[in-house]
Amino acid sequence: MDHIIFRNWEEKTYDVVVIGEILIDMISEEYTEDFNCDIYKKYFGGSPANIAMNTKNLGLNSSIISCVGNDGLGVFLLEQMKQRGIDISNVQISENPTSMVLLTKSQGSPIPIFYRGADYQIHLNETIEEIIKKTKIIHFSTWPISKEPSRSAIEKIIEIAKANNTLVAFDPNYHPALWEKEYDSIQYVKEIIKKVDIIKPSEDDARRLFGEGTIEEYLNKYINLGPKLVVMTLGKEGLIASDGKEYIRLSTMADRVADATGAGDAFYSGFYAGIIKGFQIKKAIELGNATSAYKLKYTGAVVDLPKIEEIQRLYNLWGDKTMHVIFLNPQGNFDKKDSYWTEHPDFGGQLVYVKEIACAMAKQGHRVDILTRQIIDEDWPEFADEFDQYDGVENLRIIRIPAGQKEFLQKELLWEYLSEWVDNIINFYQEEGDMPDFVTTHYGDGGIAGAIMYQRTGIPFSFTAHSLGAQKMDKLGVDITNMEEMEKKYHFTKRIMAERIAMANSAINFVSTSQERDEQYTHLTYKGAGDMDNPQKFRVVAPGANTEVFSATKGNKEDKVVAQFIKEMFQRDLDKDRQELPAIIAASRLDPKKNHVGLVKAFAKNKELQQKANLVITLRGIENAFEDYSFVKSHEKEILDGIMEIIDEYQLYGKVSMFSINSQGQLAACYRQLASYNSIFCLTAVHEPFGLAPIEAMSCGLPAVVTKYGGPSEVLYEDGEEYGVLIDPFNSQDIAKGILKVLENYSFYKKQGIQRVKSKYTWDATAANYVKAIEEILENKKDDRNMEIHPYFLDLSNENTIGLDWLEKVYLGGEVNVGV
Ligand SMILES: O=c1ccn([C@@H]2O[C@H](COP(=O)(O)OP(=O)(O)O[C@H]3O[C@H](CO)[C@@H](O)[C@H](O)[C@H]3O)[C@@H](O)[C@H]2O)c(=O)[nH]1
Ligand SMILES: O=P(O)(O)OC[C@H]1O[C@](O)(CO)[C@@H](O)[C@@H]1O
Repeated sequence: MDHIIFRNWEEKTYDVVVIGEILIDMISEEYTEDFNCDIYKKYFGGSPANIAMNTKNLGLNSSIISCVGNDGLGVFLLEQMKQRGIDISNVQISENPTSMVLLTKSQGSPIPIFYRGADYQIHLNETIEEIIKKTKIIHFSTWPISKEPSRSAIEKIIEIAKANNTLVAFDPNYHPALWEKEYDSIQYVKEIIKKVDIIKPSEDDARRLFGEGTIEEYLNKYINLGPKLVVMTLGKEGLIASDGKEYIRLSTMADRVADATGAGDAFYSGFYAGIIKGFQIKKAIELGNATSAYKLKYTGAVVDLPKIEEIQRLYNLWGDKTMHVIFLNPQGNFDKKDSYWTEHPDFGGQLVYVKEIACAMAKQGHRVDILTRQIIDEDWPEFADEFDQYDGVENLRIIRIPAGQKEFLQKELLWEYLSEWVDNIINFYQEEGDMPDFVTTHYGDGGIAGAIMYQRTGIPFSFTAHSLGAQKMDKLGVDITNMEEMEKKYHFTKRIMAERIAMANSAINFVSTSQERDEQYTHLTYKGAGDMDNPQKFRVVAPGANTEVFSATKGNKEDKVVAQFIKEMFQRDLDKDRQELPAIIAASRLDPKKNHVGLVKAFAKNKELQQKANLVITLRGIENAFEDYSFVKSHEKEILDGIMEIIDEYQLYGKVSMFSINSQGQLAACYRQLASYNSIFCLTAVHEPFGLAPIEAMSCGLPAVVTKYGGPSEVLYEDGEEYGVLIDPFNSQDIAKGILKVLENYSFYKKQGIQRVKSKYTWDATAANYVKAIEEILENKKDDRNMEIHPYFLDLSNENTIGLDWLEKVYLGGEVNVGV
């Protein structure tokens, strides 16, 4: 059922907004069936207020749109809401009297008497329209649709919600007494049901709407009207939910019923909290069910609800379903502040990917650890402590486990320490007395570590390559003549062996695109290891862009400062009459495979391009590359030397700007600022396995021109639809042509880029897909540890080295066994 809710809500500020009646419940002091009593007492009432308060207690950001009279009862209601911590800034005040319902305490269900004045006087205004756009879920009941002007307001609100990816939930608590007799109210309620996403009728509601029938008939009648999800609550019998294809039946969890008032509102509140938390629909419904059971134990419409985790614990929800998942990343560079992202070739997209998925999984209630290597090195002081965490994220630890020397080691030199690292990890968990349920592994080094851990513990693992060695060998032009030299630098023997063992023994391989599965894993080098004929072995899970950070519309506190900074940089680097031109932006870490030099060459060789745009290169930690970059590490120096040579040769001074951008927040602000100059993001990498950078830039409103080699070929082009322009990174003319094409069709590509990210790339969906795959694996767990691991990784004696002759054979496609 999960397809029915696409949670692309990162830019929205309100979780739940309820629209409807707040009123006085005037309830008799004595039990009576016929209002034959003298003393009544006033209570704060109205189901929307219950939901606003409950959802607030459950930790959501909720608000209420309503209307009270300009009278003493109105003041009373406003005061009550304030005391309960409800945001009342959108409660309107009417000259009509505050609405009231007269009720009697009774064993049966006597018909209440409604005195309606202010409740339906809700008028739509610009503020409300803006709130709806920024809301994830809106909720209303039949009260506001039963009379004008609130009826028209709701109709418009539904339209705005639909246009802005806001989920519309409706409580179809139809009651004829609320409607004018001459109005075809039943038909109207059915019309509204047709337009909304979710409804939760009770059996009584169904009877009033459809007449006598069975539960199945009611459910089908509701489904046939067209909402995406119907949850029918059946009192003591629990509930049944359906999207027309799948059915969920749950028994009630209530063991004690003190008072049923507000139980439905409690259900809605728990259900919404689950949806907002990113739970799958079934889990969200279970949370709703437990929340209403909790409420039923107490008297009163609203009770102080505990936190979701407490409800989960009390009702033993998903007792054995929340998992302990660990992420193996031996490269060792996670810390709470993302201190060095892109400052070293090992500190790139993999960190972003793992952090985002781990955080999203933890928010869904799983216990998550990111395992990384402990580094005690004065150059990277942030990687020294054993434990770390991301502020505001519960259930997630960064755990640093030592292996080999204390100091930093680049990834090519880690291979021989991985067995020791795994032993230390196993010891760590044994001491804690709690082994993980599942291991996700990242890059070849994480992969082989996962395989060793699997061999020693039987805990299944997944492999996510991020970047495969064979493609790197291709693009570096490795052949028999230079293999030995390349081996010295890149240690391909170990990497390829590790990747083969990881992909063959993992329970599943996560790939970011089908292109990665069909064209990267099928490289001859992986023959016999990547089991392409077994569809269970691969799962395409698209990564995401953090649209909280990378948004075209929503800036952050750094926007102003960055805009001013860019202006100054342009004044410093660019000719006076060029400072307003569009920019062609390169924003990758300085790694030869990102091919900055290819882009600079394309710019240098094309006069038209130079007339129309400037070239902008962001560099981490290098303030003014034109003046000095002697302090950078040698691999970066080589690339900057290459860039400077071309600038010199083609006299590009005044047309190129280079400055330092030091965080994702700054990068996003920089993209937004440059988008206002009609600028373009460009990545001319020789090969890009997936490429987070292009989707982040697109999400900020920069159209993208990107390498056609690797994942971008699928990200930017699918089913005949273009979302950016693909170019050949080895062909200067093609690069220039691609950029000019986008400059000429700027608004088309800009719109396509933003839309593409919105509809396909979100981290919540990525994490949900990981969880789903892991759950399936754990359900069908089997231990098939008859694996071979090359002794090099297990025992470091010299005889165990992996020979170049093996690499030659495997790279050129000869038959070899998987792990030796
Ligand atoms: O100044 C900057 C520039 C970039 N970034 C971030 O660095 C990441 C770069 O990621 P990506 O574009 O994916 O490239 P790689 O670093 O090469 O990441 C590897 O791992 C990724 C995740 O699997 C894959 O998408 C890539 O193709 C793969 O090469 C992005 O999130 C950027 O926001 C910064 O934080 N600051
Ligand atoms: O260039 P390579 O060795 O293929 O690897 C890509 C690198 O980028 C990263 O994403 C950087 O975080 C790591 O996965 C890996 O170190």
